[in-house]
Amino acid sequence: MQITLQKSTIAKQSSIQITGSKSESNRLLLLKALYPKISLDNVSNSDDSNLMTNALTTNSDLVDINHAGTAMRFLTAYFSIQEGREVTLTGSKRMKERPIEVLVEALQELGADISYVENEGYPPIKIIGKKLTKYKVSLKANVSSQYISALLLIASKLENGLELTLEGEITSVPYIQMTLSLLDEIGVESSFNGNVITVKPAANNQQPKTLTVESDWSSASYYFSIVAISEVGTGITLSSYKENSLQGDSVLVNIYKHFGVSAVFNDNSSVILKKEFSNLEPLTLNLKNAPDIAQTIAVTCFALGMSCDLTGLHTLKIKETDRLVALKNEIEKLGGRVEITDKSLHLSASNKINELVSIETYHDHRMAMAFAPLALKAAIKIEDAMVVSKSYPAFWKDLESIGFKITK
Ligand SMILES: O=C(O)C1=C[C@@H](OP(=O)(O)O)[C@@H](O)[C@H](O)C1
Ligand SMILES: C=C(OP(=O)(O)O)C(=O)O
Repeated sequence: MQITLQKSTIAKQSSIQITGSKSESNRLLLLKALYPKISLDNVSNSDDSNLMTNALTTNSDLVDINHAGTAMRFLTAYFSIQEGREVTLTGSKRMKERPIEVLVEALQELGADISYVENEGYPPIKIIGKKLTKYKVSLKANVSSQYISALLLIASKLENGLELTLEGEITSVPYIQMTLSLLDEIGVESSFNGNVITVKPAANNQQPKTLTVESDWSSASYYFSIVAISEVGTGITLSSYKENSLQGDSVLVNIYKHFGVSAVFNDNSSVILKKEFSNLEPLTLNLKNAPDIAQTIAVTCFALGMSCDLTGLHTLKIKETDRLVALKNEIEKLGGRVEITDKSLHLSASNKINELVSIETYHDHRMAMAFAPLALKAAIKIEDAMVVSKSYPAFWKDLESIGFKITK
């Protein structure tokens, strides 16, 4: 479905409640399946988390996780240790192009029985669950941190725990730290020294525990962008967020200072964003620790007519779409100039935004959500708008609630 966002002005003050982080939820859902005494609050209502829940509760031997990268990677590890269970794990056309070899090889090295159903190195895969007896493995750490998190999530259920050696530059490190912190919250011990991570086997006396998932910081990024593009004085309150987040994308608080946006935490339950001043100085950033906010930031800069240099983007090519190419295509349709390499993006300063351009979203929720704030500057159309449900099903309803004018 294509929607049109009329040129909009938002309320001076508004508030939004976003549901739990999809990354934290998908980790905790898996941990809950391994440790049934855990209960969860504020779980993400995203498609990716619903798919994860269904995959963990079905008895079917065919599990389809559609576009959900974390579900694909985390469940590969999970089903590898479900002794006696045989599962084919598949996904969308794009999922079949997202590599999984690094994880499959590491699991095979530990003793797992996994084979490729179509193309070597890519989903779908067939997994026959087994007891894994080895405990040491090395893997490449610069392709996706999700492979590492997947192994860490099952590690405490292996007989002797796990010792992982990470080879090469480690990408998306905060997501690995998030995994280790969540393990710590349920009483699983681990250490991360240099390039070696160790996880101890689980103690037998796991206690009942309720964990509350913090709301999703990647989803919050679109409101940082909206406030940055709005007039000085505009404020949006977002809940439920805390100052010491497990989510690396909370670095938004520092990044958006550049755009004159302040973020003040209130009782560790909400954060108030406010546009304090305008600043159009060029922005230079390395986003290797926060790849999911690259699109948001590029579009904020384009909306404000600023130039930016974003680096550390090597993982963007294997996400829901090749996000570097998608950003270049769509910003250029709007009248901007973008140069990309395999790992960086340069946006030139510009002062014109073409009206009523139809933004293609390439089955990527973040393309739809990152471009939406542009409606504060010019009317814009978004193709396949329901793609947002991958991470944030209420996105369009929430935008309407703060004053965006959306027609079908
Ligand atoms: O572990 C996670 O929850 C995620 C890790 C990141 O992936 P990469 O490590 O592949 O960059 C991120 O882009 C993704 O949206 C979620
Ligand atoms: C890359 C993303 O998700 P995944 O890799 O889990 O599909 C994302 O949500 O931006």
